[in-house]
Amino acid sequence: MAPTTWHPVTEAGGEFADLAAAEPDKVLLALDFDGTLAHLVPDPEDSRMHAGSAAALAQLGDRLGQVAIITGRAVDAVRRLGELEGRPGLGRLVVLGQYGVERWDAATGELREPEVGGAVAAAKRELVELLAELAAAGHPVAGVHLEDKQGRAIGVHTRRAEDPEAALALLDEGVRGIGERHGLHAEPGRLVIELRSSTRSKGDALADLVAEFSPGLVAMVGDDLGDLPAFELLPRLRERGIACCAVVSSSQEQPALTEVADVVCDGPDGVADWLTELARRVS
Ligand SMILES: O=P(O)(O)OC[C@H]1O[C@H](O[C@H]2O[C@H](CO)[C@@H](O)[C@H](O)[C@H]2O)[C@H](O)[C@@H](O)[C@@H]1O
Repeated sequence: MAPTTWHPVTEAGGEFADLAAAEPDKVLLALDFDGTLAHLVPDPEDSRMHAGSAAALAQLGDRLGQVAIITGRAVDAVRRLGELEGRPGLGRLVVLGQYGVERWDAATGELREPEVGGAVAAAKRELVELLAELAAAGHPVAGVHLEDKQGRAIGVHTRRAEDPEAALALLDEGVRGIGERHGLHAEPGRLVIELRSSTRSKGDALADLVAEFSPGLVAMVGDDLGDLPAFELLPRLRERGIACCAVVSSSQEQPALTEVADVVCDGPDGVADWLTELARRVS
């Protein structure tokens, strides 16, 4: 049956499942959460893992060498929203949160959460003032909300504003200025700009996993600008003889991301179908 919700666009994308089926224990499967394993929703607290992806991961988790969720979210948020506690097939899952600053190993329960500094809390106070000033001046920032990510980062979300794109454009300069004053890194995403206390990227996180697990095959699945550094690592891994596959969860919000794809999926539904097919092939 021809796939309808995902399609390979390169040779690497077409052959990945065959290669994975031949040597499943050599596969490192790395996945983003929001927009990839979960549909985007107006309130980040309402995110849930796609049922199809959850079912596929339950199968893949026992077959593949290593599964990782590399996310901009805090580890705690993904454990809770992904309902990871007690899910089957998580023996080889690690969650790298806040772009790899935090780490949780599902098999051992080991949690790494480095110390939190004060810069994000100080920036948060200025962001609250900025939003109040803009609102008082009649700018359309109603619905813009802040997501405090355990003091390590803060997201300025505009999805719930009347005109989300316009609100994001209006806020961009001011938010970046606050970030610069407090030594924070600005991370743009889908209708969000985050200020982060770390410059660690998903590329750094994926490189660490490759060094740790020495996979022969790597698939990275993502949908947003924050996933680009991980996608951009793949050509360098190929030079080292590692078979790689960039799987993009496509969207109207980040259409250019498909340029790096080996497989293009129709959003989280397509990702769920691709994972289901991968699970079928490796089982
Ligand atoms: O790396 P990810 O797992 O993709 O996380 C990136 C950010 O995702 C979340 O924001 C996005 O999803 C929200 C819920 O669907 C949506 O409302 C928002 O517009 C998106 O940008 C999350 O809230 C952030 O903390 C993550 O960094």
